Amino acid sequence: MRRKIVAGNWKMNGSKDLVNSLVGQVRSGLASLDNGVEAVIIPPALFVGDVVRQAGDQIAVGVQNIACWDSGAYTGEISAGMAKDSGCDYSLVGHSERRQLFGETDDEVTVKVVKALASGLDAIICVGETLDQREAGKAEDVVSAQVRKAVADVGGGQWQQVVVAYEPVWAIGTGKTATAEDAQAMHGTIRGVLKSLGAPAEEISLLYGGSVKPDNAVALFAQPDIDGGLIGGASLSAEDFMSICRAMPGKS
Ligand SMILES: O=C[C@H](O)COP(=O)(O)O
Repeated sequence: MRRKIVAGNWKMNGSKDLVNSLVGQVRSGLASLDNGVEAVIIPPALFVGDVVRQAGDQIAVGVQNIACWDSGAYTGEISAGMAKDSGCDYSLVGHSERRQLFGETDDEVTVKVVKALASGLDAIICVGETLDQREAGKAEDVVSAQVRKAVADVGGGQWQQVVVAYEPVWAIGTGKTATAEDAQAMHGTIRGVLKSLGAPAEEISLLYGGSVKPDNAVALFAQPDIDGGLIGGASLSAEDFMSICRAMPGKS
């Protein structure tokens, strides 16, 4: 059975005050929710320890990025092992902001996926096309290639640690969302790619990201191949984040 996940990526936002107010509210909200959703909070790395201490068993915690290396003279970097050691369950890998603003390459994404899985983290692998690529009719090819490359070195027993998040770049932080139908179509394509690679595709959770809000989450999560969301801006409000968690139907 694939997991239903709502993951909040705080990006470079938040503070200790936000941790102190939001985590408890999310915990209480989850306690009265029985739709089986797994909530993940992905704060800036400096706040991981604070979130872990307050999250209890109900909330999983992630990091936004990991290094390509295990340890060494890489000033400013954080390894997957360190994230795991600090209580993280997940790492984002290949977020479009990492790819576009920091020049993260497909090769680095492949390595980071390997590092995450080997350290016992689940990898939320982010893929998505730009507006130019979509308008040129290349969205499916671009996203399929990103998926193939990202999971190129995933071993047979590791697929259960893989989650894929489809985030059209043009929908991130813009207020524009893919229609539920377009998002479903791309999720179907991604599942097909995973299947063609011999992965247990029906067991792998696929998340949609890009301006997910309480008012569009219901339609998105009702799609058969959308198993949850990767939420940016709306994850900074406990109320909005919980509304999105509540939008998940109790499907298996
Ligand atoms: O990681 C989250 C995504 O980039 C979506 O961000 P957004 O919900 O602010 O559009």
